[in-house]
Amino acid sequence: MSWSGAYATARDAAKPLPADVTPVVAATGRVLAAAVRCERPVPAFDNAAMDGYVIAGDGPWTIRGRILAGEPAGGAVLAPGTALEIATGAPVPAGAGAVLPYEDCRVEGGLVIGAAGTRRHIRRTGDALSPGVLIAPAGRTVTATVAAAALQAGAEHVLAYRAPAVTMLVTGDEVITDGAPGPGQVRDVFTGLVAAVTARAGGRFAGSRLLPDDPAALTAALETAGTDVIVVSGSSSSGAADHLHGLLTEANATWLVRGVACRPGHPQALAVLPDGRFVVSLPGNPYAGLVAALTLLEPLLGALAGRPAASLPLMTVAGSTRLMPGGVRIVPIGPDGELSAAGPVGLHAAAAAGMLAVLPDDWTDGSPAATLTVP
Ligand SMILES: Nc1nc2c(c(=O)[nH]1)N[C@H]1C(S)=C(S)[C@@H](COP(=O)(O)OP(=O)(O)OC[C@H]3O[C@@H](n4cnc5c(N)ncnc54)[C@H](O)[C@@H]3O)O[C@H]1N2
Ligand code: MOO
Repeated sequence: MSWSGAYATARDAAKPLPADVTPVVAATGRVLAAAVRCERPVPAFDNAAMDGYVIAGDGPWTIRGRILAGEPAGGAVLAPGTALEIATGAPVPAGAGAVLPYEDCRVEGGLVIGAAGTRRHIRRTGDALSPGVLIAPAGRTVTATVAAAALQAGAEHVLAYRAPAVTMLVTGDEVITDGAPGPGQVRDVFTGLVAAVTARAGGRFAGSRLLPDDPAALTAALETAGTDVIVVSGSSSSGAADHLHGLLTEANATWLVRGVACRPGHPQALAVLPDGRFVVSLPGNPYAGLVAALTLLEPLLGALAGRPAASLPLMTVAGSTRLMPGGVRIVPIGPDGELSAAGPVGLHAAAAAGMLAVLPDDWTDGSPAATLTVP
Protein backbone atom coordinates (compact mmCIF):
# COMPACT_ATOMS: atom_id res chain seq x y z
CA MET A 1 0.00 0.00 0.00
CA SER A 2 1.21 3.52 -0.70
CA TRP A 3 2.20 5.65 2.29
CA SER A 4 -0.58 8.18 1.68
CA GLY A 5 -3.03 5.28 1.23
CA ALA A 6 -1.95 3.82 4.56
CA TYR A 7 -2.27 7.18 6.34
CA ALA A 8 -5.75 7.73 4.86
CA THR A 9 -6.81 4.16 5.66
CA ALA A 10 -5.85 4.61 9.32
CA ARG A 11 -7.67 7.95 9.38
CA ASP A 12 -10.83 6.42 7.84
CA ALA A 13 -10.72 3.13 9.77
CA ALA A 14 -12.70 4.35 12.75
CA LYS A 15 -15.62 6.49 13.79
CA PRO A 16 -15.48 8.61 16.96
CA LEU A 17 -16.12 6.66 20.16
CA PRO A 18 -19.39 7.49 21.97
CA ALA A 19 -19.61 10.89 23.65
CA ASP A 20 -20.52 11.54 27.27
CA VAL A 21 -21.20 14.56 29.45
CA THR A 22 -18.12 15.32 31.49
CA PRO A 23 -16.83 18.12 33.73
CA VAL A 24 -14.88 20.43 31.42
CA VAL A 25 -11.98 20.45 33.86
CA ALA A 26 -11.58 16.69 33.27
CA ALA A 27 -12.01 16.90 29.47
CA THR A 28 -8.67 18.35 28.38
CA GLY A 29 -7.49 16.66 25.18
CA ARG A 30 -10.94 15.30 24.36
CA VAL A 31 -12.94 16.54 21.38
CA LEU A 32 -16.25 18.37 21.75
CA ALA A 33 -19.19 16.40 20.34
CA ALA A 34 -21.43 19.47 20.68
CA ALA A 35 -20.72 23.18 20.66
CA VAL A 36 -20.18 24.88 24.02
CA ARG A 37 -22.29 28.00 24.47
CA CYS A 38 -22.29 30.72 27.05
CA GLU A 39 -24.68 29.88 29.91
CA ARG A 40 -24.50 33.09 31.93
CA PRO A 41 -23.60 36.68 31.09
CA VAL A 42 -20.01 37.84 31.47
CA PRO A 43 -19.57 39.93 33.47
CA ALA A 44 -22.36 38.58 35.61
CA PHE A 45 -22.95 42.00 37.25
CA ASP A 46 -22.18 45.64 36.47
CA ASN A 47 -18.69 46.35 37.77
CA ALA A 48 -15.91 48.91 37.78
CA ALA A 49 -13.39 48.78 34.92
CA MET A 50 -10.93 51.06 36.78
CA ASP A 51 -9.79 51.75 40.34
CA GLY A 52 -11.12 55.13 41.48
CA TYR A 53 -14.49 56.56 42.58
CA VAL A 54 -17.91 55.54 41.40
CA ILE A 55 -20.11 58.64 41.19
CA ALA A 56 -23.78 59.53 40.76
CA GLY A 57 -25.15 62.79 39.41
CA ASP A 58 -23.07 65.99 39.18
CA GLY A 59 -19.93 66.73 41.20
CA PRO A 60 -18.25 67.46 43.40
CA TRP A 61 -19.21 64.20 45.09
CA THR A 62 -19.23 63.43 48.81
CA ILE A 63 -17.38 60.17 49.56
CA ARG A 64 -19.72 57.80 51.41
CA GLY A 65 -17.43 54.75 51.74
CA ARG A 66 -15.52 52.13 49.84
CA ILE A 67 -16.44 49.00 47.89
CA LEU A 68 -13.91 46.32 47.01
CA ALA A 69 -14.08 43.35 44.59
CA GLY A 70 -15.85 40.40 46.16
CA GLU A 71 -18.24 42.53 48.20
CA PRO A 72 -21.89 42.32 47.17
CA ALA A 73 -23.38 45.56 45.84
CA GLY A 74 -26.42 45.09 48.05
CA GLY A 75 -29.61 46.95 47.33
CA ALA A 76 -28.20 50.38 48.14
CA VAL A 77 -28.67 53.11 45.55
CA LEU A 78 -25.91 55.68 45.09
CA ALA A 79 -27.57 59.06 45.58
CA PRO A 80 -26.77 61.97 43.23
CA GLY A 81 -23.79 64.01 44.44
CA THR A 82 -22.21 61.06 46.27
CA ALA A 83 -19.32 58.71 45.51
CA LEU A 84 -17.79 55.45 46.75
CA GLU A 85 -14.15 54.59 46.42
CA ILE A 86 -14.20 51.48 44.19
CA ALA A 87 -11.82 48.74 43.05
CA THR A 88 -11.67 47.28 39.53
CA GLY A 89 -14.10 44.35 39.41
CA ALA A 90 -16.18 45.53 42.37
CA PRO A 91 -19.94 45.69 41.76
CA VAL A 92 -21.22 49.11 40.78
CA PRO A 93 -24.25 50.18 42.86
CA ALA A 94 -27.55 51.12 41.28
CA GLY A 95 -27.72 54.83 40.41
CA ALA A 96 -24.03 55.06 39.47
CA GLY A 97 -23.20 57.08 36.38
CA ALA A 98 -19.48 56.49 35.92
CA VAL A 99 -16.23 55.54 37.56
CA LEU A 100 -13.62 58.29 37.80
CA PRO A 101 -10.16 56.72 37.74
CA TYR A 102 -7.85 58.05 40.47
CA GLU A 103 -5.73 59.74 37.82
CA ASP A 104 -8.69 61.77 36.51
CA CYS A 105 -9.78 63.29 39.83
CA ARG A 106 -8.52 64.57 43.16
CA VAL A 107 -9.89 64.36 46.70
CA GLU A 108 -10.20 67.37 48.98
CA GLY A 109 -11.91 67.37 52.36
CA GLY A 110 -13.97 64.27 51.71
CA LEU A 111 -15.04 65.44 48.24
CA VAL A 112 -14.14 63.99 44.87
CA ILE A 113 -13.41 66.76 42.39
CA GLY A 114 -13.16 66.16 38.68
CA ALA A 115 -15.26 65.59 35.62
CA ALA A 116 -16.56 62.38 34.10
CA GLY A 117 -15.02 61.92 30.66
CA THR A 118 -16.64 60.30 27.65
CA ARG A 119 -15.78 56.84 28.96
CA ARG A 120 -17.82 55.66 31.91
CA HIS A 121 -15.45 52.89 32.97
CA ILE A 122 -18.33 50.64 33.93
CA ARG A 123 -18.54 47.12 32.49
CA ARG A 124 -22.21 46.28 32.11
CA THR A 125 -23.66 42.82 32.68
CA GLY A 126 -23.12 40.73 29.53
CA ASP A 127 -20.80 43.29 27.88
CA ALA A 128 -18.18 40.65 27.12
CA LEU A 129 -20.43 37.65 26.54
CA SER A 130 -24.13 37.06 26.56
CA PRO A 131 -25.88 33.70 27.02
CA GLY A 132 -25.92 31.62 23.84
CA VAL A 133 -22.71 33.03 22.38
CA LEU A 134 -20.44 30.33 20.90
CA ILE A 135 -17.52 29.45 23.17
CA ALA A 136 -16.12 26.55 21.11
CA PRO A 137 -17.58 24.61 18.18
CA ALA A 138 -18.13 20.86 17.96
CA GLY A 139 -14.93 19.22 16.76
CA ARG A 140 -12.67 21.53 18.75
CA THR A 141 -10.25 19.82 21.12
CA VAL A 142 -10.67 20.90 24.74
CA THR A 143 -7.51 22.84 25.49
CA ALA A 144 -6.74 24.76 28.66
CA THR A 145 -8.08 27.90 26.95
CA VAL A 146 -11.29 26.18 25.82
CA ALA A 147 -11.81 24.89 29.37
CA ALA A 148 -11.12 28.31 30.86
CA ALA A 149 -13.50 30.01 28.41
CA ALA A 150 -16.22 27.45 29.18
CA LEU A 151 -15.83 27.96 32.93
CA GLN A 152 -15.88 31.72 32.46
CA ALA A 153 -19.14 31.36 30.55
CA GLY A 154 -20.73 29.10 33.16
CA ALA A 155 -20.44 25.87 31.15
CA GLU A 156 -19.18 23.46 33.82
CA HIS A 157 -19.94 20.35 31.74
CA VAL A 158 -19.38 19.54 28.07
CA LEU A 159 -20.34 16.71 25.72
CA ALA A 160 -17.06 15.16 24.58
CA TYR A 161 -16.06 11.99 22.74
CA ARG A 162 -14.52 9.29 24.89
CA ALA A 163 -10.72 9.20 24.61
CA PRO A 164 -9.48 5.99 22.97
CA ALA A 165 -7.47 3.88 25.40
CA VAL A 166 -4.17 2.41 24.24
CA THR A 167 -2.19 -0.55 25.55
CA MET A 168 1.44 -0.95 24.53
CA LEU A 169 2.91 -4.43 24.16
CA VAL A 170 6.68 -4.33 23.86
CA THR A 171 7.94 -7.64 22.44
CA GLY A 172 11.43 -9.06 22.35
CA ASP A 173 13.52 -11.36 24.54
CA GLU A 174 16.36 -8.89 24.10
CA VAL A 175 14.40 -5.81 25.21
CA ILE A 176 14.75 -4.36 28.70
CA THR A 177 12.75 -1.47 30.11
CA ASP A 178 15.12 -0.30 32.80
CA GLY A 179 18.79 0.30 33.32
CA ALA A 180 21.76 -0.44 31.08
CA PRO A 181 21.51 -3.31 28.56
CA GLY A 182 23.65 -6.42 29.14
CA PRO A 183 25.17 -8.48 26.30
CA GLY A 184 22.67 -8.89 23.43
CA GLN A 185 20.12 -6.62 25.10
CA VAL A 186 18.56 -3.36 23.93
CA ARG A 187 16.79 -0.62 25.86
CA ASP A 188 13.07 -0.16 25.00
CA VAL A 189 12.43 3.06 23.12
CA PHE A 190 8.76 2.66 22.33
CA THR A 191 6.85 3.02 25.58
CA GLY A 192 7.52 6.73 25.95
CA LEU A 193 7.10 7.47 22.26
CA VAL A 194 3.76 5.69 22.04
CA ALA A 195 2.52 7.28 25.26
CA ALA A 196 3.39 10.71 23.84
CA VAL A 197 1.77 10.10 20.44
CA THR A 198 -1.30 8.77 22.26
CA ALA A 199 -1.63 11.83 24.45
CA ARG A 200 -1.05 14.19 21.53
CA ALA A 201 -3.70 12.46 19.42
CA GLY A 202 -6.33 12.67 22.17
CA GLY A 203 -5.97 9.13 23.49
CA ARG A 204 -5.40 7.74 26.98
CA PHE A 205 -2.30 5.63 27.52
CA ALA A 206 -3.34 2.66 29.67
CA GLY A 207 0.15 1.25 30.17
CA SER A 208 2.90 -0.84 28.69
CA ARG A 209 3.82 -4.54 29.10
CA LEU A 210 7.07 -6.21 28.17
CA LEU A 211 6.57 -9.63 26.55
CA PRO A 212 9.00 -12.36 25.60
CA ASP A 213 9.11 -13.66 22.02
CA ASP A 214 6.55 -16.30 22.90
CA PRO A 215 3.36 -16.77 20.87
CA ALA A 216 1.32 -17.95 23.88
CA ALA A 217 2.28 -14.87 25.89
CA LEU A 218 1.47 -12.58 22.98
CA THR A 219 -1.87 -14.32 22.36
CA ALA A 220 -2.82 -13.98 26.02
CA ALA A 221 -1.78 -10.34 26.10
CA LEU A 222 -3.81 -9.57 22.96
CA GLU A 223 -6.84 -11.36 24.39
CA THR A 224 -6.75 -9.59 27.74
CA ALA A 225 -5.85 -6.05 26.66
CA GLY A 226 -9.19 -4.36 27.23
CA THR A 227 -8.39 -1.17 25.35
CA ASP A 228 -9.64 0.26 22.06
CA VAL A 229 -6.17 0.07 20.52
CA ILE A 230 -3.25 -2.27 21.14
CA VAL A 231 0.17 -1.21 19.87
CA VAL A 232 2.75 -3.97 19.46
CA SER A 233 6.41 -3.14 18.90
CA GLY A 234 8.64 -5.72 17.20
CA SER A 235 7.50 -9.12 16.01
CA SER A 236 6.33 -7.48 12.77
CA SER A 237 8.66 -9.27 10.39
CA SER A 238 8.91 -12.87 9.27
CA GLY A 239 11.74 -14.09 11.51
CA ALA A 240 11.56 -17.20 13.69
CA ALA A 241 10.68 -15.03 16.70
CA ASP A 242 8.15 -12.77 14.91
CA HIS A 243 4.71 -14.14 15.74
CA LEU A 244 2.35 -11.18 15.67
CA HIS A 245 1.12 -11.23 12.10
CA GLY A 246 0.52 -14.99 12.09
CA LEU A 247 -1.40 -14.74 15.37
CA LEU A 248 -3.58 -11.94 14.05
CA THR A 249 -4.46 -13.96 10.97
CA GLU A 250 -5.29 -16.97 13.20
CA ALA A 251 -7.48 -14.70 15.33
CA ASN A 252 -9.48 -13.77 12.21
CA ALA A 253 -8.32 -10.17 12.33
CA THR A 254 -9.08 -8.05 9.28
CA TRP A 255 -5.97 -6.49 7.75
CA LEU A 256 -6.46 -2.82 6.94
CA VAL A 257 -2.81 -2.12 6.21
CA ARG A 258 -0.18 -4.82 5.83
CA GLY A 259 3.10 -3.39 4.65
CA VAL A 260 3.63 0.15 3.40
CA ALA A 261 5.72 1.37 0.45
CA CYS A 262 7.99 3.50 2.59
CA ARG A 263 11.54 3.51 3.93
CA PRO A 264 11.92 2.96 6.76
CA GLY A 265 8.92 1.25 8.27
CA HIS A 266 7.70 -0.97 5.47
CA PRO A 267 6.63 -3.94 7.71
CA GLN A 268 4.14 -1.77 9.67
CA ALA A 269 0.54 -2.95 9.79
CA LEU A 270 -2.92 -2.16 11.08
CA ALA A 271 -5.55 -4.81 11.78
CA VAL A 272 -8.90 -4.93 13.50
CA LEU A 273 -9.86 -7.89 15.70
CA PRO A 274 -13.33 -9.43 15.36
CA ASP A 275 -14.45 -7.59 18.53
CA GLY A 276 -13.48 -4.21 17.06
CA ARG A 277 -10.20 -3.59 18.86
CA PHE A 278 -7.45 -2.24 16.63
CA VAL A 279 -3.89 -3.59 16.57
CA VAL A 280 -1.08 -1.36 15.31
CA SER A 281 2.13 -3.21 14.49
CA LEU A 282 5.30 -1.13 14.81
CA PRO A 283 8.51 -2.51 13.29
CA GLY A 284 11.13 -3.06 15.97
CA ASN A 285 13.81 -0.87 14.44
CA PRO A 286 13.36 2.32 16.50
CA TYR A 287 13.22 4.99 13.78
CA ALA A 288 11.08 2.68 11.63
CA GLY A 289 8.72 2.18 14.57
CA LEU A 290 8.46 5.92 15.17
CA VAL A 291 7.58 6.42 11.50
CA ALA A 292 4.88 3.75 11.83
CA ALA A 293 3.45 5.38 14.97
CA LEU A 294 3.05 8.64 13.05
CA THR A 295 1.74 6.90 9.90
CA LEU A 296 -0.86 4.58 11.45
CA LEU A 297 -1.35 5.16 15.18
CA GLU A 298 -1.73 8.93 15.23
CA PRO A 299 -4.39 9.19 12.47
CA LEU A 300 -6.27 6.17 13.88
CA LEU A 301 -6.40 7.70 17.36
CA GLY A 302 -7.43 11.06 15.93
CA ALA A 303 -10.40 9.40 14.22
CA LEU A 304 -11.43 7.47 17.36
CA ALA A 305 -11.08 10.63 19.44
CA GLY A 306 -13.37 12.56 17.08
CA ARG A 307 -10.78 14.96 15.70
CA PRO A 308 -11.69 16.39 12.29
CA ALA A 309 -9.38 15.21 9.50
CA ALA A 310 -6.70 17.75 8.63
CA SER A 311 -4.20 17.65 5.83
CA LEU A 312 -0.54 17.39 6.73
CA PRO A 313 1.37 20.66 6.59
CA LEU A 314 3.65 21.08 3.58
CA MET A 315 7.15 22.45 3.85
CA THR A 316 9.91 23.18 1.39
CA VAL A 317 12.61 20.55 1.89
CA ALA A 318 16.24 21.02 0.88
CA GLY A 319 19.15 18.64 0.65
CA SER A 320 19.89 15.36 -0.97
CA THR A 321 19.00 11.82 -0.06
CA ARG A 322 18.39 8.47 -1.68
CA LEU A 323 14.70 8.22 -2.66
CA MET A 324 12.63 5.03 -2.69
CA PRO A 325 11.49 4.01 -6.17
CA GLY A 326 7.75 3.33 -6.10
CA GLY A 327 7.36 4.65 -2.55
CA VAL A 328 8.34 7.38 -0.12
CA ARG A 329 11.40 7.99 1.99
CA ILE A 330 10.75 9.57 5.36
CA VAL A 331 13.57 11.81 6.53
CA PRO A 332 14.11 14.11 9.50
CA ILE A 333 14.01 17.84 8.64
CA GLY A 334 15.05 20.82 10.70
CA PRO A 335 13.15 24.10 11.14
CA ASP A 336 14.41 25.49 7.82
CA GLY A 337 13.49 22.32 5.93
CA GLU A 338 17.04 21.00 5.67
CA LEU A 339 16.96 17.21 5.60
CA SER A 340 19.26 14.80 7.36
CA ALA A 341 19.91 11.19 6.50
CA ALA A 342 18.51 8.59 8.87
CA GLY A 343 18.79 4.83 8.91
CA PRO A 344 16.02 2.63 10.37
CA VAL A 345 17.65 2.37 13.79
CA GLY A 346 19.03 5.66 15.12
CA LEU A 347 16.52 8.14 16.57
CA HIS A 348 19.10 10.90 16.98
CA ALA A 349 18.43 12.65 13.65
CA ALA A 350 14.68 12.81 14.33
CA ALA A 351 15.36 14.03 17.85
CA ALA A 352 17.65 16.80 16.63
CA ALA A 353 15.44 17.82 13.71
CA GLY A 354 11.98 17.76 15.32
CA MET A 355 10.04 17.01 12.14
CA LEU A 356 9.92 14.42 9.38
CA ALA A 357 9.30 14.96 5.67
CA VAL A 358 7.58 12.41 3.45
CA LEU A 359 9.51 12.47 0.17
CA PRO A 360 7.90 10.82 -2.88
CA ASP A 361 10.19 9.21 -5.48
CA ASP A 362 9.91 12.22 -7.79
CA TRP A 363 10.84 14.75 -5.09
CA THR A 364 13.56 17.22 -6.04
CA ASP A 365 15.76 19.40 -3.84
CA GLY A 366 13.83 22.55 -2.86
CA SER A 367 10.32 21.28 -3.56
CA PRO A 368 7.62 20.89 -0.88
CA ALA A 369 6.71 17.73 0.97
CA ALA A 370 4.16 16.68 3.61
CA THR A 371 5.52 16.83 7.15
CA LEU A 372 5.01 14.97 10.41
CA THR A 373 5.97 16.30 13.82
CA VAL A 374 7.89 13.97 16.09
CA PRO A 375 6.56 13.71 19.65
N1 LIG B 1 14.02 -11.43 6.01
C1 LIG B 1 13.63 -10.21 6.35
N2 LIG B 1 14.05 -9.70 7.49
C2 LIG B 1 13.69 -8.45 7.85
C3 LIG B 1 12.88 -7.69 7.01
C4 LIG B 1 12.44 -8.26 5.80
O1 LIG B 1 11.70 -7.64 5.03
N3 LIG B 1 12.82 -9.52 5.54
N4 LIG B 1 12.54 -6.42 7.37
C5 LIG B 1 13.46 -5.74 8.24
C6 LIG B 1 12.89 -4.52 8.70
S1 LIG B 1 12.75 -3.27 7.57
C7 LIG B 1 12.54 -4.32 9.99
S2 LIG B 1 12.06 -2.76 10.53
C8 LIG B 1 12.61 -5.37 10.97
C9 LIG B 1 11.29 -5.48 11.72
O2 LIG B 1 11.49 -6.42 12.70
P1 LIG B 1 10.43 -6.76 13.82
O3 LIG B 1 9.35 -5.77 13.85
O4 LIG B 1 10.05 -8.17 13.68
O5 LIG B 1 11.25 -6.49 15.13
P2 LIG B 1 12.37 -7.36 15.79
O6 LIG B 1 12.91 -8.34 14.84
O7 LIG B 1 11.86 -7.82 17.09
O8 LIG B 1 13.44 -6.23 16.06
C10 LIG B 1 14.10 -5.54 15.06
C11 LIG B 1 15.18 -4.68 15.72
O9 LIG B 1 14.59 -3.73 16.57
C12 LIG B 1 15.04 -3.86 17.89
N5 LIG B 1 13.93 -3.58 18.84
C13 LIG B 1 12.83 -4.30 18.95
N6 LIG B 1 12.02 -3.79 19.91
C14 LIG B 1 12.67 -2.72 20.40
C15 LIG B 1 12.36 -1.78 21.42
N7 LIG B 1 11.22 -1.84 22.13
N8 LIG B 1 13.24 -0.79 21.67
C16 LIG B 1 14.41 -0.73 20.97
N9 LIG B 1 14.75 -1.57 19.98
C17 LIG B 1 13.90 -2.57 19.71
C18 LIG B 1 15.48 -5.27 18.00
O10 LIG B 1 16.39 -5.49 19.03
C19 LIG B 1 16.09 -5.50 16.62
O11 LIG B 1 17.39 -4.97 16.56
O12 LIG B 1 12.86 -6.62 10.38
C20 LIG B 1 13.91 -6.60 9.43
N10 LIG B 1 14.13 -7.94 9.02
O1 MOO C 1 10.96 -0.86 8.88
MO1 MOO C 1 12.53 -1.31 8.57
O2 MOO C 1 13.26 -0.08 8.98
O3 MOO C 1 12.21 -0.36 7.02
O4 MOO C 1 14.17 -0.98 8.96
